[in-house]
Amino acid sequence: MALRVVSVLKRRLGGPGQKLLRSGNLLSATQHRWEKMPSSVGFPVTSRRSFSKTALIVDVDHNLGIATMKMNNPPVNSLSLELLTNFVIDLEKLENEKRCRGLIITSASPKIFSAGLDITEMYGKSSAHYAEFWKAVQELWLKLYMSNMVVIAAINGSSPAGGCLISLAGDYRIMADNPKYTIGLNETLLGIVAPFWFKDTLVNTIGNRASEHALQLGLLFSPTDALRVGIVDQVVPEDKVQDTALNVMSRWLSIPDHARQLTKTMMRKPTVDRLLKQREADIKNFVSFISRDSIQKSLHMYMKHLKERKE
Ligand SMILES: CCCCC/C=C/C(=O)SCCNC(=O)CCNC(=O)[C@H](O)C(C)(C)COP(=O)(O)OP(=O)(O)OC[C@H]1O[C@@H](n2cnc3c(N)ncnc32)[C@H](O)[C@@H]1OP(=O)(O)O
Repeated sequence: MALRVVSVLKRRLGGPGQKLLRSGNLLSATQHRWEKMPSSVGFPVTSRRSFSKTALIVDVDHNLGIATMKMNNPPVNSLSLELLTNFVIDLEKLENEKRCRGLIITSASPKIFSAGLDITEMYGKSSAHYAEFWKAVQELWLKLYMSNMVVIAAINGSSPAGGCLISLAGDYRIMADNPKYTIGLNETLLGIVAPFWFKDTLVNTIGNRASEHALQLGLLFSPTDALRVGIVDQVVPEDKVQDTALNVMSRWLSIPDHARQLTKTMMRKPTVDRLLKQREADIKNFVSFISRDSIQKSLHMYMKHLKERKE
């Protein structure tokens, strides 16, 4: 794997980049955060450090400066409070790893990237629980959307609602070319409403008209349609998703970090500030909305429908 990525990096970085590789330093000339790598052996043997918790497997390749985070919450990677909390903790850790410049988010479960927010966290619970849950959802989005790392979603399965939001919060999305997989913000199908910051994230990605259409109808797009509308940036054969993510990552990492990060902040900060200004109000809104009898009933019926589909 390391060798393959090095050859991709060599191709991508061209002349000056090859010099950097030969000298053992993959960083762009303006960035010196990574440690010097030994030049005598070419590219050093990959050193990996993994930390894994319930529902998340994180693998950090220090030499490449790339972390891979696999959601691992079978059967469908629903975003439970526990997964959200661990996600945020691990993101903070990675953000503080000086040499970690890129993050690939993917799924350890075949066929499902993430089924979105864990619906069981949103019904039959106390207001305090809903508030805690929603705060965790906000926190994850804030951290991901403003990450200093290059974040690439390697979407190797279906990705409805909250799963789609995680992908949209990244910088680039690659989806497996399987017509059985779908992606989109389908909240209206559950009788609930995507909050304004889910909507803003979609609008920033595919524009206002396409978002209005997608959100009102709760559209779940096939990979081909998701590419057409711009929800994903690339659709590739299923077995090429991870390699493509590494390839794309090398391109993004060839840009000086500070310039890329400042540009990202310039583009995204107004959207993030909108939530930050009214974070508490947004939590209150969520709690009062989700606690309504009619909404509780809708969620209950939706879960029932999911279970009955199998029978
Ligand atoms: C103001 C409010 C705003 C809130 C914003 C909300 C955002 C969200 O993310 S809401 C969640 C939206 N998610 C969905 O609509 C997806 C629902 N799930 C599916 O469509 C499918 O499960 C699938 C395509 C993701 C996978 O299909 P399949 O492989 O056939 O697996 P099953 O449907 O049999 O599911 C297995 C198992 O998992 C349970 N489950 C599925 N999704 C969720 C979920 N989001 N939360 C909790 N549990 C989920 C499903 O009920 C099955 O359970 P068992 O029957 O007990 O095995």
